[in-house]
Amino acid sequence: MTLESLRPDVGLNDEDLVVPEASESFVSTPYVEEVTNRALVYLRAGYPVHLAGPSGTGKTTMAFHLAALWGRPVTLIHGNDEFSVSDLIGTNDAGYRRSKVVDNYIHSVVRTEEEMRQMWVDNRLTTACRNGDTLIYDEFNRSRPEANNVLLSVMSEGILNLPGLRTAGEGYLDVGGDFRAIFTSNPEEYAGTHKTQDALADRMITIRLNPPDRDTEIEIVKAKAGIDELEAGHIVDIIRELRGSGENKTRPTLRAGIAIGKILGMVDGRARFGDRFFHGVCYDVVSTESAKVLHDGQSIFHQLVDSVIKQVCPPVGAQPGDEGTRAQVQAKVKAVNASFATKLNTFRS
Ligand SMILES: Nc1ncnc2c1ncn2[C@@H]1O[C@H](COP(=O)(O)OP(=O)(O)OP(=O)(O)O)[C@@H](O)[C@H]1O
Repeated sequence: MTLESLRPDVGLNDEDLVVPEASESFVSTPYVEEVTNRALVYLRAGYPVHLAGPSGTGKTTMAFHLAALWGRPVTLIHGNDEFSVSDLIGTNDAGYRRSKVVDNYIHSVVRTEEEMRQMWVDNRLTTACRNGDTLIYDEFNRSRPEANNVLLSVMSEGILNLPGLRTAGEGYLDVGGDFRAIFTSNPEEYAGTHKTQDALADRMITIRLNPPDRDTEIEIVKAKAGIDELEAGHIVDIIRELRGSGENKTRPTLRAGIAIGKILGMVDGRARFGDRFFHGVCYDVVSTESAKVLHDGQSIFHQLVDSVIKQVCPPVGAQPGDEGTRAQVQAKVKAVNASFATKLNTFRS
């Protein structure tokens, strides 16, 4: 089965349509392709796809990638606690249409007729359903379940209920055949999210995304930060080591590795044990609440970061392939940066 065979036959030629395309820094590895292929099969079978997982696992990026492969124009909605149904489908209260007829046929008589009519304005869900677009509903669980209820009939019966239009005789809308929905959510997030109603969860196929495998993570840091594979590998190993150490097994996220890589790339720096700038960047980027916990006046978290850097990176001054001379270079580091080495030795012992 090829990706090509999974796409709808879109035949688009309207130049105004917005169809997303993968950027140059988008990384496709076997892991990314495996998830993508499964999701495309679900879309092809007519099911909404829900990408669920902790922050920074690539849900939104994957949603856009899928939409780009699906090839239809995209409607994007970001979940919002203040959304009501009308924020999704549209409203009759959006304004008034005023029309005025001035009849001056007989010059001595002026007849004026004025009419005010409530005007219905479609919101994004209605437009997407009408046009058969791809809906990306990012972090949909930030909207309240009452607002999202309107999706139930869209997803099971292919009908969008438009109660506000009833007065105009159009109470519902048949959803366009190519309409597909891609949802993202972070079920672990407590701040500002809502529990999803079972009925909605039951109508979508949920793909659980976790932090990607090491190779994918290195490729992403490399591509996003524009640094070489070796440096990206050191940074990713630090991040992955720290990720396993805390209570929250998903932090620091992909974003931390990208940020450290970008900063290093900007100053042409290296991921080296003993390089104070590099250690400092790591403290700042991956810093957590536990950074405040002190032992002997030193942050325990900083000590942990230092020990992970020591475990993962070559010492300062090392060039690629220099790992064999580690002991010599380390001796040099200590001489050059005595105070820092002393500090590190304190917690190592
Ligand atoms: N396949 C990929 N190729 C290139 N960059 C990627 C890829 N996947 C993820 N990223 C990058 O990783 C970072 C996190 O990805 P993304 O924003 O998609 O995560 P998320 O799970 O939606 O996060 P959140 O839940 O916090 O919104 C972004 O900088 C994104 O560009």
